[in-house]
Amino acid sequence: MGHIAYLRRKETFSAAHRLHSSYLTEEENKELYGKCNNPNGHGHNYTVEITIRGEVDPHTGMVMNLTDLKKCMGVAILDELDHKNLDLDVPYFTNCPSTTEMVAVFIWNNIRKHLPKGKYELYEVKVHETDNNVVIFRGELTSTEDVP
Ligand SMILES: Nc1nc2c(c(=O)[nH]1)N=C([C@H](O)[C@H](O)COP(=O)(O)OP(=O)(O)OP(=O)(O)O)CN2
Ligand SMILES: [Zn+2]
Repeated sequence: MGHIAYLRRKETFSAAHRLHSSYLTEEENKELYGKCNNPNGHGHNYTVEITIRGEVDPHTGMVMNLTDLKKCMGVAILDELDHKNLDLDVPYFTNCPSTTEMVAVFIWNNIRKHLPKGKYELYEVKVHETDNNVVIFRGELTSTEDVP
């Protein structure tokens, strides 16, 4: 019988952003996002944790080589987001508010593109925007089709 394990790696990155939705008026944006709608933005030191679920290979003793996961997170997360203005430098956020929820979804999609093939899958993306504010995304989708 094989063993299923969860492998997790953490990275940190710094980025600036402004919470603003193009679906709302200026007044609605101010009302909803408050100080986070400040026109000149603000910054966070984000922490992101990636969890991979898979079978422990009986010959190597690994679900996946953490060195490969480190490389993948470098390309899919750090190269894209570290020391960037999320709203201005990352096209994904041009028309999508750069909330922690959407940062987690962006990272999920990008990690999946860069993850080497193996007997494992991306299980969870956890993004800490501050020490207090954390979002978890596990790739779950709703059935509604009216998502902008
Ligand atoms: N659902 C979400 N709500 C909010 C988000 C978000 O990403 N998703 N983001 C923000 C702000 O960008 C920011 O995170 C709030 O910062 P702040 O209030 O400073 O964070 P803390 O709660 O950790 O700070 P305190 O020291 O406790 O005030 C707002 N909402
Ligand atoms: Zn913020």
